[in-house]
Amino acid sequence: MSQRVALIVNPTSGKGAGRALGAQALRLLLEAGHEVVDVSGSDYQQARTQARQVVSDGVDTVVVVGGDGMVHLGVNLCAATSARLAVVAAGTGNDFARNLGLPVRDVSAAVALLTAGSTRRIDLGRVSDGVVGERWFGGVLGAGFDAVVNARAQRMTWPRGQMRYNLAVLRELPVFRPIPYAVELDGRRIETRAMLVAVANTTSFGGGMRVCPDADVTDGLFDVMIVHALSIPAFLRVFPKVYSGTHITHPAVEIHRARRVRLEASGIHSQADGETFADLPIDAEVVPGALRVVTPSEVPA
Ligand SMILES: Nc1ncnc2c1ncn2[C@@H]1O[C@H](COP(=O)(O)OP(=O)(O)OP(=O)(O)O)[C@@H](O)[C@H]1O
Repeated sequence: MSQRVALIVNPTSGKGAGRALGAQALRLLLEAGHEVVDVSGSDYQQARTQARQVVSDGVDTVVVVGGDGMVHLGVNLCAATSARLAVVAAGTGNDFARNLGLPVRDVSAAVALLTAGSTRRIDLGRVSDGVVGERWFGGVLGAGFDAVVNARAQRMTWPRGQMRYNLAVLRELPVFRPIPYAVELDGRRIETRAMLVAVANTTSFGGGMRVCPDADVTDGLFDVMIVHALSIPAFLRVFPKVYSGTHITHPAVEIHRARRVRLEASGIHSQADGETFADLPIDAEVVPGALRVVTPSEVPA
């Protein structure tokens, strides 16, 4: 069935692969008979402004072509509306798409799902403050070493892709000191010095770092990982284990479940879905079933 679609392409995603994949998505959407409004912009802000207008006028589906940053944009456009989010994963990490069993770098499979796939409701994280209002995230919010690295990587213009993050880690690690946090989990307060705190709706970020390997997007709960203070050599030893999710047995790593999380730390910013997000303190809550996502009919386990 033909749908009214808002298309947002990030041509810079996936080290520039997004441009060609976006052109292919547009062609396939038109060939499938959908009414497409292309709201891609020359930058993120322009795309967001154009997309907001079109979504508020009414669309069936928002299709984003890019990485987790574009998923973040789509999540914020579709959260708590009737619009569905469809992801053409064209990024370097594509954590959200992998977590949900969506096609990765396969435009025709992703576009075909608009008609042949299913719609699944998943939870989202919502952060509200009096200044910018409501903001949402679909994957993982991190406030600590990950956000410092993310901010450094976003300031760098070279190299592109994963290597930029690896270099940012090398630059930040020698000067990083554990951060004094207060973490409130459904009202229970923990005060600790930690390397990072991650509030997870999905399991992974940063291109397969499975910070909370048991996170479930439909359980109405965040998985919250705290990596307590570690020496740099000890942190370097446990760090590679995050790719298999086996870091969770390390004595310095704790995982909790909660509906509401408050994070406090002085002068610390957060990242969410790989995008620079809000300054701490942050109050985040899970909103069950807040997003409708286009998925394969049978999502691989
Ligand atoms: N024209 C544009 N439209 C949208 N975003 C853009 C654009 N140009 C640059 N960007 C930047 O791209 C970033 C998002 O990149 P995205 O996540 O889509 O791809 P990626 O970084 O290759 O993938 P991943 O996040 O999965 O590693 C945003 O921070 C945004 O500022």
